[in-house]
Amino acid sequence: MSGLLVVTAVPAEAEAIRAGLTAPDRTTSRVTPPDVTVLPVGVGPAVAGAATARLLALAEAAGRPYRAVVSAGIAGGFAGRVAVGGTVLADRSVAADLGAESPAGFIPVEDLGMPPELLGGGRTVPADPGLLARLRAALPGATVGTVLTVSTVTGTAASTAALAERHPDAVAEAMEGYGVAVAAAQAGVPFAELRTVSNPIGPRDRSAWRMREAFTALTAAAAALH
Ligand SMILES: O=C(O)c1cccc(C(=O)CC[C@H]2O[C@@H](n3cnc4c(=O)[nH]cnc43)[C@H](O)[C@@H]2O)c1
Repeated sequence: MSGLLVVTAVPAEAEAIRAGLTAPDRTTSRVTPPDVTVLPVGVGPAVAGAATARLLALAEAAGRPYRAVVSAGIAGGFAGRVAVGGTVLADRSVAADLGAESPAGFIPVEDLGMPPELLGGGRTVPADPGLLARLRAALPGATVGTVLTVSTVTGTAASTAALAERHPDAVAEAMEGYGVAVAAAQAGVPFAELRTVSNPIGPRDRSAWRMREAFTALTAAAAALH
């Protein structure tokens, strides 16, 4: 076994996690656990999913498969559901924009009449129950709920309201979880998604983003990853 694989979108997220990814040794100092690999794999579900699939396949081919995969990084949070700076654990990762638009509203891909075998597990991938339970125990302050995966950062009041209405259990949105989840599912490896909130989801306002708070929270949450 190669241990736990933690994939982020960008190097800054990976560095924030590595900074908190320590375990006590026999002295007073702390050391990084040797069985956790943290790698940035790119932004968006396609590149993150493809890169994760390659990492999983290479590890398996080398006879050292990863025991689990965590998609981690910053996210937008739904106002009133999670605060900026808060930590989120996904109980499921959902491809929120996988489907079709129509004058009557969004149609999920499962409702388009395609053969189920062409849809993989569909738009929703649940977190592995055992892995999620361990992360919840280590992060009792985390908000647990659906984390949406979008290809476009939501940036208007209308699309925020539509998304919140379609996903009443959603607490956050990011851009990689579903892609990583599909890669993990196809490799038969347990999956979870861990996010810290950098911004409220809503009308685009870059001045409202609190990257430092989110990265600090990511470093704090990383202690749960072992
Ligand atoms: O919007 C921008 O101008 C912008 C400029 C630089 C960097 C970024 C990002 O890194 C955002 C995408 C990145 O972070 C995650 N993320 C964070 N907040 C959100 C959100 O509200 N909606 C979707 N994704 C978000 C995401 O997983 C990407 O990896 C943006």
